[in-house]
Amino acid sequence: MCTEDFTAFLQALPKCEHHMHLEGALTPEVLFQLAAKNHTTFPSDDPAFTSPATLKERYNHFTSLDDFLHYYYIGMEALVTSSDFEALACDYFQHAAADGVAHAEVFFDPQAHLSRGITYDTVLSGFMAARHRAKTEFGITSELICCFLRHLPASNSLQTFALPSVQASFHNKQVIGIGLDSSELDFPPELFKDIYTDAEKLGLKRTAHAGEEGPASYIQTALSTLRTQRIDHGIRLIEDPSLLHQIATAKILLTVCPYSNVLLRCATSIASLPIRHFLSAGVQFSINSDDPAYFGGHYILDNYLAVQDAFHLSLDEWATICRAGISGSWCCEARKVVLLDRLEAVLEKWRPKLAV
Ligand SMILES: Nc1ncnc2[nH]cnc12
Ligand SMILES: [Zn+2]
Repeated sequence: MCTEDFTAFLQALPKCEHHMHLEGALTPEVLFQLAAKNHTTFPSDDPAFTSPATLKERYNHFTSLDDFLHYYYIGMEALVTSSDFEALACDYFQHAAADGVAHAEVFFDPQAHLSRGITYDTVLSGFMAARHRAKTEFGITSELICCFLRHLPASNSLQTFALPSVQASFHNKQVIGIGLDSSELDFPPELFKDIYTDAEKLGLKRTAHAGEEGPASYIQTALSTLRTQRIDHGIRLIEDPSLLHQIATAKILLTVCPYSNVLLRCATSIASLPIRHFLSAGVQFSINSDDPAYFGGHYILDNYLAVQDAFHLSLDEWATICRAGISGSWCCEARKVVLLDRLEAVLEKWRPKLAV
């Protein structure tokens, strides 16, 4: 177990979170509260939906990414009004503040709401209000990344991307980039080439889930065909040494999610993740929570602590991880300077205490 001092040091680091789905912050308790308010019904043939406790228990036994996604999409049906989306994101930002997050770039899944008759503006206005509160109440800066669902036809993504409300959110920079998520296997990145080409023309940031359940070749095509600037997960990069070298050289940030990988059976344990390999090969990565409300209530600090328990990293190794997270962020350069200064102050404070 992490010592008290090391826990306090990890908490104090000015963390950047790059891989967190706002819909994945929907706890079973809030899900049931919103469902009661919005008269949402859940599948009557699944006993997991009996109570928050039974749902939480079911979340301990995901068998795959798709098994999790089944519950994730059903859960979202409880989100209806703009204030529901605001409350959801505020809940996340509260946890992020407690965990020492300084900057968060968060995902959302518009197609999963549009298909239920919820407008894009309903979702966006709720999230924008929460971002404003995160900045004023906690000093957390944030950005929104609009994800497209790879299990739906690419034509649906293109239609969503072209919606005037979506285009407006890109234009006014309320949404700074796009991502690609949902079921990975059998949905290779190249299916979504057109939307990424359009996104690049608009000057949007680009990332994609790849190498989570899918093979390392998906990481390769996300980079070469979608021209992504980051890779979400990317743990299967370890299977392709030449690609790993290429990613290290190009300083492509991987957004690794330790608890998620174990709970969705993409890794057998946190200790089995290629954290040391990435560090020694110079691969830049950040550590993230993915869908904390579905993954044991483990927010970002729990993920840092679990990595520390498994790998016993030094203060300097954490400094390397933290610097990579800051430089791989999509905030302005001035904000990066502030975060780097804060990091140096934390290192200076903790170096004497942790040097044993
Ligand atoms: N870990 C994950 N992988 C793919 N799609 C997701 N949507 C939410 N979490 C996800
Ligand atoms: Zn994810």
